[in-house]
Amino acid sequence: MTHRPIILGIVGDSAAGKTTLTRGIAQVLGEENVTVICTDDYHRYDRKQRAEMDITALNPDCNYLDIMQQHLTLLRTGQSILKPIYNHHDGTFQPPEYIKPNRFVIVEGLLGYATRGIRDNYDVKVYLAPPESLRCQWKIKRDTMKRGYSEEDVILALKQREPDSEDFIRPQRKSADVIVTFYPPDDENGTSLNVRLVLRPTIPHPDFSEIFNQQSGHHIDAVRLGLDRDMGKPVDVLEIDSHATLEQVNALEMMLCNELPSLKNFCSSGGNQNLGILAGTTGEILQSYPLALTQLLIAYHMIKATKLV
Ligand SMILES: Nc1ncnc2c1ncn2[C@@H]1O[C@H](COP(=O)(O)OP(=O)(O)O)[C@@H](O)[C@H]1O
Ligand SMILES: O=C(COP(=O)(O)O)[C@H](O)[C@H](O)COP(=O)(O)O
Repeated sequence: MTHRPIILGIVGDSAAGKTTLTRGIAQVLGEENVTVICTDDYHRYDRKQRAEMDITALNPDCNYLDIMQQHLTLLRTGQSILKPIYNHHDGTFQPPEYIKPNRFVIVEGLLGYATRGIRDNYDVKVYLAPPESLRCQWKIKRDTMKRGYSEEDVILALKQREPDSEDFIRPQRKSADVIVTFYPPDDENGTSLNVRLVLRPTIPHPDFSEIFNQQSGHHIDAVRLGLDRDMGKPVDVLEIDSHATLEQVNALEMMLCNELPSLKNFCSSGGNQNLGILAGTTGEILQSYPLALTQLLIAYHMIKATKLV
């Protein structure tokens, strides 16, 4: 029996960490089972036209959201699309490519939750919300190293885009099932980041209640589960600090893997070497447990969704 593809949305502002997060999730699900779509390909104008028109890529009017919606609906029903391609190196469009969806489709980009018609296509919706100061650092580093911009260009672009970030990007947070915030610890100068995961009751999350039982009552626990409100609505919040021990990480992994045995390969300490991978400042490879666990949790939701269709 064939099943329709499972669709994951990963939305966030430019350089919020969408590609980094996607990479590990695809590893868990198996690269050969995953189709990744970047919605930047649906920009309506190329870089030169946008500059002439004084419009940013973050503005819905600057994107073919109607075609994006049509394509997601086709992919969700297992049908192929002819997808445009936007080239980030020179800001132009290339000939379209034929895409046949695999078992899992990850749709990452700026405006993935902009309309109801687009939102209705996802099984799992993630929003990335790093502190703005961290995102700006990430964007400067990435765009100067990989996209050929000068630091001044990126700082100016960030300033020009801010009104559209506020009007069009950040409001999409309210549509997500999981909101992911990597943030620097207060007490360290190190580069490793903690993660705060807001878990909305819009999808059934794994049972983390054991964490409550293990909590010592001190706020310094490296893994914390609590209740909060996000945009006025009650949510669970799972926080994982960068200094969580391997033992704590394994215990969390087991809570996911006990429910979904197909994740087991990634839950042994030897199995998750590819998760949480980041390039350090000098290009060295680093592993972040908070990132690895975030990737595993999202993969958990994707596999769980296969059981519902
Ligand atoms: N979880 C993370 N921890 C540390 N650095 C990160 C993390 N996520 C992203 N980055 C940094 O930010 C840069 C931009 O991330 P990227 O995934 O390319 O963003 P996006 O796809 O949203 O534009 C990366 O090159 C990396 O240096
Ligand atoms: O904001 C983004 C999205 O990419 P990402 O989310 O990967 O940062 C890009 O800057 C625009 O797609 C095009 O702009 P440019 O003119 O810079 O190509």
